[in-house]
Amino acid sequence: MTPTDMFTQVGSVIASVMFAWAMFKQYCPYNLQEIIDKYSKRAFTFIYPYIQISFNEFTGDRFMRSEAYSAIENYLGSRSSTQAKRLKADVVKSSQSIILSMDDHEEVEDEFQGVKLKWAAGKHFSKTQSVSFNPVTDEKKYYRLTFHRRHRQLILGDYLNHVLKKGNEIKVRNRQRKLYTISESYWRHVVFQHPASFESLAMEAERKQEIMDDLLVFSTAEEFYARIGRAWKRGYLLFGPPGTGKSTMIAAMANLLNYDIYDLELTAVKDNTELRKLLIDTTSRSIIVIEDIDCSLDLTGQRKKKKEEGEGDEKDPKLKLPKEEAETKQSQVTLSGILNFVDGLWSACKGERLIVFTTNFVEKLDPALIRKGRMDKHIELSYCSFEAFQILAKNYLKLESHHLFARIQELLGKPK
Ligand SMILES: Nc1ncnc2c1ncn2[C@@H]1O[C@H](COP(=O)(O)OP(=O)(O)OP(=O)(O)O)[C@@H](O)[C@H]1O
Ligand SMILES: [Mg+2]
Repeated sequence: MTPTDMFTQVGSVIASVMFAWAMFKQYCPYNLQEIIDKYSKRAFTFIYPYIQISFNEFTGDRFMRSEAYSAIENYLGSRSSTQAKRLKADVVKSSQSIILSMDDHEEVEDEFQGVKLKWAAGKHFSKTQSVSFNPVTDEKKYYRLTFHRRHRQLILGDYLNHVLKKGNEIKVRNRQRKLYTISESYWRHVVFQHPASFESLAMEAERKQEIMDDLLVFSTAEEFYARIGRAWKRGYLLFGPPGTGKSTMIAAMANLLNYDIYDLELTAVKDNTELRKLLIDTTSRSIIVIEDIDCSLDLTGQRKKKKEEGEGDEKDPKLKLPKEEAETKQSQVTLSGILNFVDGLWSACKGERLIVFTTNFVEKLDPALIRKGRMDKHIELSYCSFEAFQILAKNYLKLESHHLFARIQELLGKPK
C-alpha cells in the first residue's frame, strides 16, 4: 500500500467516525449523552493518574490579583530561568538586576522531597465579545500544577505552603516600589525613587520620633486590627502652609515603611463608581495620597449645603452638585464618595494601607472628612523652628554649629 492510499483510507475512516458521532448526537436522547459523557470522564480519570490544580491570576471576577498567583510567579522565576525556553524579563531594584518569569504556554518541572511535579503557564480568553472602539481583551492567565495522585497529601499540604512562603520571600527581596497615578481611569506606575527620609526632614526631633513610632506600630499591628475588628488602615492629615514639607513627608513615610504610593488626583476621577474601582485596584502595603484635598473638589461643607437645600440624597451627583462645581469641574466625585472611599465597606478589601490627605487650609474642610477615626492623625507642618533650622543647616551646609546660630535662635524663637 502506498502512503497516498494509506492517507486516503485513514481520512475516510475519520470521516465515517465523525459522521457516526454527529448522527449519534443528533438522535441519541440527551440523558444518554450526559451519562456517556460522565462515565467517559470517570474512566479517563481512572486511567489518568495525575491531579491538576489551576491558580488563576484574578479572583473575585477580575477585581483582585490573586496573592497565590503572584507568589507562584515569583517562586517559578528562578526555576524558569534554567528550564523554560521562552521567558519574560523585567528589571528590578533600581535597574540593577533582571527578574525572569516563564512565558505563556511554557512548562517547568520542580522537585519536592523526591517527588516530581510540573508547572505550566497558560491563559484562556473569555468568549464574550463586545463591540467597542477600545476593545478589552479578556484574557485570564493561570498556572497549572500537575502531580501524581499518590502524592496528594504532600503536595496540597507541605509543598503548596513551601511555594507560597518562598514566593513571598522572593517578592519582598525583589520588591520595587512604585508610584502610581491615574491615566484614563486606570492606575499606571513608574518606579518610585525619592531620597526623602525622616532623618533629613527638618522637624522637631520629638515630633518626628512620634510620627515614626506611630507608622512603625501601625505596620506591625495586623493582629491588633484583627482583634478589634477594624480594617488595617490608618488616615493621616498633613496640613500647613505651602512649602513646609507635606509632600516630602509622604515620600519619607513611603521610604520608611517600604510602601508603594498611589497619587490620587481627584479631578481625574469621573465619579464615585470609578473612585471605588480605583480603590479596589490598589494593592496592600501602600499609601494612598490625596494632595491639596481642599482644591481637588468642593468638599467644603457640601453636605451642609445639601441639607439646607433639602437635597440630602447624594446618590445622584449630577443633579446634586452645587452649581458652580458642576460648571467648572468634570469630576462628579462627591464628599460621600470620598467618605466611602476612606472607610466604607470596600475600603476594607485590602489591608495595610495608609490614606494621607494634604491641605493648606484645614479649616476649609468638612469636619466629617477629617474627624478622628477617619483621619486618625493630624500633623501640622508649619514654618521652620530653630530645631528644624539646625537640621536644614546640617543637610545643606554640613554645619553643626555657627556663631550666628544664637541670633537665629533668638529670631525664630525657642523650640517648644
Ligand atoms: N520640613 C522640611 N524638611 C526638609 N525639607 C523641606 C521641609 N519643608 C520643605 N522642604 C523642602 O522644600 C521643598 C518644598 O517642600 P514640599 O514640596 O514637601 O512642601 P509642601 O508642604 O508639600 O508644599 P505644598 O503645600 O505647596 O504642596 C522641598 O524641596 C523640600 O525639600
Ligand atoms: Mg506638596
